[in-house]
This record gives sequence, C-alpha cells and structure tokens, in this order.
Amino acid sequence: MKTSGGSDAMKRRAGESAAERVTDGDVVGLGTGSTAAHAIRRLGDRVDAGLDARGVPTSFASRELATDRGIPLIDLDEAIGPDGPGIDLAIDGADQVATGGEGSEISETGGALIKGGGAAHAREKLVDAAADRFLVVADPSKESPRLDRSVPVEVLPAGRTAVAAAVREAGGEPTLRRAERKDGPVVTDNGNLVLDCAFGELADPAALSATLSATPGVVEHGLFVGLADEIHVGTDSGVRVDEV
Ligand SMILES: O=C[C@H](O)[C@H](O)[C@H](O)COP(=O)(O)O
Repeated sequence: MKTSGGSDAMKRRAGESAAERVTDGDVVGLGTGSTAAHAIRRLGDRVDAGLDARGVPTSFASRELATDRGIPLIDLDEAIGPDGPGIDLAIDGADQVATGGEGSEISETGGALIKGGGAAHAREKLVDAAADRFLVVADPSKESPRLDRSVPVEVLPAGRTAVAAAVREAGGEPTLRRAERKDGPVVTDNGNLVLDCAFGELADPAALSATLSATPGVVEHGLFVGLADEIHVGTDSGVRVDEV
C-alpha cells in the first residue's frame, strides 16, 4: 500500500490503537492508505488470535491487504442491506485533520477532514458515513488549525471540463491528477478521474462540501465534514485520542 509522509511509527501507533477498539462480532470499515493499513494488519493479527470480525473494504488495496491478512470480508450492500448487520465502526486515515486552532477547537470544525490522497475517497465516504462510529487514524503531520490542502474531487471522465469550470467559479484551481508510473491521468477504482482543487485556506468546509456535492459530474469529493467521531493521533510516545 502506498505510503505518504509522516513517521511510520506514529502511523502504526494510531492504526493499532483504533484496531484495538474492535470487539467480537463487529463489522469494520477498512480504510485506505498507509495509516489505515496498520489498523488492517493489527486487526488481521487479532482475527488470527480468535477475534470474530468482518471487514468492509474501501478500495482494491484495502481488500487485497485484508484478504492477505485473513480478515473475512462482507460487501457494503450486504452489510447495510435490510437483513445486514450494519457497520459497527470504520477506521480510516486522512490527508489533513482540522483542529480549529487554540482551545478545544476540534468541536469548532467537527474534526473536518481532507481525504483522497490515494483517490479512494468516494468508497471511503460511503463506508465511513455508514458506520455507527468513524475512527480517524493520523500522525501529527496531518493536523492543522484550518484545512488548506487541495481537495481531491473524483469526476466522471466526461465531466472533467465542466467540473473544472465550476471549481474555478467557486474560487478553486483544479489540476488533473496524473499517474506516476504511466503516461496519463490517475483512474480511480470506479473508472473516474481526479481533479485536485486548490482553494487555499477553507473558511467554511461545510459550505464548500455542499457546493461540490451539488456540481453535476462530481462523483465524490474529499471533504469529510461532520463524519469523524474519534481521532487517534500517533505521537512519539503513544497515542492521543480526541472525541469529536
Ligand atoms: O484516498 C486515500 C485516503 O483518503 C487515505 O486515507 C488518505 O490519503 C491518507 O493516507 P495515508 O494514511 O497514507 O497518509
């Protein structure tokens, strides 16, 4: 699984801390990225030791890792269908976590997140939003008083130009994400393209989220507002857990 910046030891502490929250019988949303991968590995160890848990993957990569680690899987449709067990908790990483600045500011922003550095945010949002509890796993390099990273926007290939125009209209600068190891764009697990949209510091993530969601051609964007319940931040010496 692809690794982004930040200390791997801190990511591991965060991921393992969240994986310890899983209890017998749980259905667990399995996030994507290098931090969530630590949670999946730890969950795999716990399943190997006898824990009864099933995973709902959020990407090709998380499915592959979970399968490799022996975690039984269940489809999202089956999990949340009329006779399904639901999703007890989801564990997922983030590219940026808004702390809101001084004071106890996580509540000010609702722990708003930017996700999608691995282009998995559409399925991640489906699973994270469907879970009874959403646990974010991160290292301190992800924390910021305000969100200011580019917002990944998954678009239908035919909607690329129209969405780019709408993003400019909303004050952003879109850039088509290009693949590192192939000529051409990144294609998501859903067969779509990604525009990384720079808006500068986000004064109102919820308003921008609503604007992007209402834009024809947008499949999903990487702003996760009001979804996180707990944030597990791996540090040099341990883990800090913030309730949102
Ligand atoms: O699309 C990818 C996901 O949103 C990841 O959860 C996010 O990019 C964080 O990944 P990492 O833990 O590798 O920094």
